[in-house]
Amino acid sequence: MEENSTNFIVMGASGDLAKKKIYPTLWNIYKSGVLPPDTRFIGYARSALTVPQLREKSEPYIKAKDDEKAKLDSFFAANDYVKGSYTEAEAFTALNDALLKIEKGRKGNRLFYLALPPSVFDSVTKLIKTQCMSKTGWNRIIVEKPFGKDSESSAKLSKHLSSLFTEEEIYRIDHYLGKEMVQNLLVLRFANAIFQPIWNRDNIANVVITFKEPFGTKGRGGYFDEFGIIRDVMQNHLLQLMCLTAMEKPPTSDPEDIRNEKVKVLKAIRPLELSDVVLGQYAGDPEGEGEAKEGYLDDETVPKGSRTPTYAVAVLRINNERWEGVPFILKCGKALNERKAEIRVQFKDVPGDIFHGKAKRNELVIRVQPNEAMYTKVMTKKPGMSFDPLETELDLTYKLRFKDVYLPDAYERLILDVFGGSQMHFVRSDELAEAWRIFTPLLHKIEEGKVSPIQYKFGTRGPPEADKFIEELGFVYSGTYQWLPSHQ
Ligand SMILES: NC(=O)C1=CN([C@@H]2O[C@H](COP(=O)(O)OP(=O)(O)OC[C@H]3O[C@@H](n4cnc5c(N)ncnc54)[C@H](OP(=O)(O)O)[C@@H]3O)[C@@H](O)[C@H]2O)C=CC1
Ligand SMILES: O=C1O[C@H](COP(=O)(O)O)[C@@H](O)[C@H](O)[C@H]1O
Repeated sequence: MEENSTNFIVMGASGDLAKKKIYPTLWNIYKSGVLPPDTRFIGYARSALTVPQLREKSEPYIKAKDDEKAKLDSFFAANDYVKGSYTEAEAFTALNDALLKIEKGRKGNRLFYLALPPSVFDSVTKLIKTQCMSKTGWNRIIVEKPFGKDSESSAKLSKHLSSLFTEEEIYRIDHYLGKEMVQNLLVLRFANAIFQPIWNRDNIANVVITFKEPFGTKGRGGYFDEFGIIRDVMQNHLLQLMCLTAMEKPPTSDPEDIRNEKVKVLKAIRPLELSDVVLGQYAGDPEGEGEAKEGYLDDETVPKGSRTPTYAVAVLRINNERWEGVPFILKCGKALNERKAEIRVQFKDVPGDIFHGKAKRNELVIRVQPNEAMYTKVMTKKPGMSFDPLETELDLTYKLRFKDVYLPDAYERLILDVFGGSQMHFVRSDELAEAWRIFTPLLHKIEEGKVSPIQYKFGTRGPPEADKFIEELGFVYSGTYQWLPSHQ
């Protein structure tokens, strides 16, 4: 029997995202040998490019090893490039002709990856629909954020997409859903008997979900300024982590059941007020090195006097039986002291203390990056003659426990999921609408200039006011825990 033909079409193949992320990802999946036989990769953009030129642009990011040269040659031999505009039907007819030629009368499956600026999104999707849909196999459209800027623009975009494609054909990427520890959350929570009974308001004092980056906007401030840190990271990535941490157990592991539970969590959260957040903007550190000297407003691409936050901490409350009274604290920022993304579940104090305040709170930390790990802070008797409690940990460090296991990049997993037709780790349109409902009123108030971000120095933990805010919400930082990594 003739094999199906599968075509991965990179719309915007000449761009930055394509060369830095998409082609390297496709190469990694290709070399792992898990793609359907006879998959081809077709770049499409306005520039007059050839496959060798595409290769030249993306090879520095592909980082193939010396002994992978032959494989890399075969990867690029499976590539094609079609030049065409983003607005003319004839150009898309030509793309369709090229696809039909590759398909050679076989059943043709098509994945369209939209690595494009929002300005051409409408016309490209319309033209894919009218000129380029496969009539013999399936069609899938992979869409990158931004999914709008607020409830209204996002609803408009969703309406546009749903007028062209079915929800089953649309794959909205939130790349955090492709990370190992994020995908692990469901297994951790629902494949262990020990967590479910304590995963509630009776035992948990608060949950802190953190994203930190040690660099600023690096000359991309103009782009960032349109969005700010809340849209960039909090409304999508951190909210997804929160949903997976807070959701009820789905009846099955079916993607729709999982996404239904995530939507239920979001529905139980009221829209945020200004009093639910502390915002910051980084200032340069005159004593810092390189980029650290520059504040956000020193970036020439940032509008003068911009009040766009580069740091935000927000408290979200889930109004349901499991979580009432437990603050979910989302915090994120650029130009901070380290790179880190983690979920920190802080448990309540032990009732009826017999250790004179020496027993510190338990925490379960799921470190998404860097160095995937999961550790629980536990008290033990100080070894030896002493009977004092000592802060220590039960530690699952991935690189120690799973020494030779390759952890694929988030994009690799997600793109492979699209080939396989699994929407488990993609954002559904109702999820998106709920996320915007929670954040839109706050974002509008920030844009109306109702609040000025607090300045914090490049390379610090953010504004001290944020720590005070979190403390008032009940997060306890003892400052006494010591990690001894020497056994690694
Ligand atoms: N398997 C592994 O690799 C393990 C590694 N470790 C490492 O040990 C180190 C310490 O562990 P960690 O769990 O962070 O414990 P800490 O007790 O040091 O920090 C706990 C939390 O307190 C916050 N915090 C830090 N300083 C302050 C402050 N001045 N005021 C208020 N809050 C503050 C941090 O927030 P923020 O993030 O905002 O700074 C962090 O969320 C980390 O680097 C961790 O990665 C620990 C256990 C296992
Ligand atoms: O979506 C985004 O994420 C990146 C951080 O991704 P990570 O996988 O490196 O943690 C962030 O730098 C960027 O501003 C944001 O748009």
